[in-house]
Amino acid sequence: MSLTGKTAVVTGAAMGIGRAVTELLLQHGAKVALLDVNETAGKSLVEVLDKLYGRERTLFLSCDVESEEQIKAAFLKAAETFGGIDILFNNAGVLNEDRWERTVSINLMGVIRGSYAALEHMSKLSGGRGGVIINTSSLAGLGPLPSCPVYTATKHAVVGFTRAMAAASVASGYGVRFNALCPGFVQTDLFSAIESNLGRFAHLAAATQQLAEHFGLVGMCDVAEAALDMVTDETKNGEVFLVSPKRKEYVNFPSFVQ
Ligand SMILES: NC(=O)C1=CN([C@@H]2O[C@H](COP(=O)(O)OP(=O)(O)OC[C@H]3O[C@@H](n4cnc5c(N)ncnc54)[C@H](O)[C@@H]3O)[C@@H](O)[C@H]2O)C=CC1
Ligand SMILES: CCCCCC(=O)/C=C/C=C\C/C=C\C/C=C\CCCC(=O)O
Repeated sequence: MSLTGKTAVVTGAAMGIGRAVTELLLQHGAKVALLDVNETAGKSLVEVLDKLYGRERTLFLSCDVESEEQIKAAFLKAAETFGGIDILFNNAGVLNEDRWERTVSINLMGVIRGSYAALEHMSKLSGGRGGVIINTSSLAGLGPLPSCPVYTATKHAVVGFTRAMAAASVASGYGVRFNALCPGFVQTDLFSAIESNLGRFAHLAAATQQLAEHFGLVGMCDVAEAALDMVTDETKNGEVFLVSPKRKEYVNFPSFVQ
């Protein structure tokens, strides 16, 4: 699928992985609505991107994915400004084992809120053109990260939600593909702040650093390229892309159907 003229919405776009994917989508010709709760970072990023890609191709919208109202308003504004929505990157996420209910609300419920709100604009059943939704999970969505049980649970849930929505979309005729991105450790603010966010598991901080050293850090470009592959390859639906320093591959899940 060519991205020229396509419209994308990216949550958590102001920094880290969201920012990298936003820039790659722009480089490939898409228009991007950048949604983030951090207005200062979002607005200053858009100033930079405007100079590189043109003002008509970017839009910053202040949006907290914990709020269904803010998500709906931001998606409506994005659709009105750019003429529909073709791509959603549900990426906003936090790691905070102390404020674990907020972690569930952002990492899992934010993905659900975003997906349902996007379907109003994207589903062929509600007058949309179809398209693709990519949800950011993690390597911790495929295996346990002992210092972060709640974070691990949200990321496993994102994988399950994505795969079930992909099947639901086919069975219902939404015309929308759903795929999940599972990166290993990436050098971002979320990763740098591990030690202060482990709550009752703070004593496992050193073990987590050792695990990160064992796995190594994934390059931001590799993560963004994996997201782009799931956007542009129209055969990908219900797929999960694992991106670690040693492995860049779609995950094979066991089948329990005889
Ligand atoms: N950094 C890493 O090692 C990995 C990160 N991930 C996931 O990637 C995603 C992005 O994380 P990073 O780029 O590392 O983090 P980051 O901290 O660099 O960026 C996260 C962005 O999300 C925004 N955000 C946070 N809460 C929000 C909310 N309630 N509403 C809207 N925006 C919000 C932040 O303002 C920030 O711009 C997350 O879902 C994270 O779980 C997955 C695997 C590895
Ligand atoms: C504590 C920092 C968290 C940083 C954000 C993040 O999501 C990074 C996760 C990286 C790794 C997860 C660690 C362990 C997962 C365990 C096993 C996965 C096995 C997958 C496989 O090879 O089959």
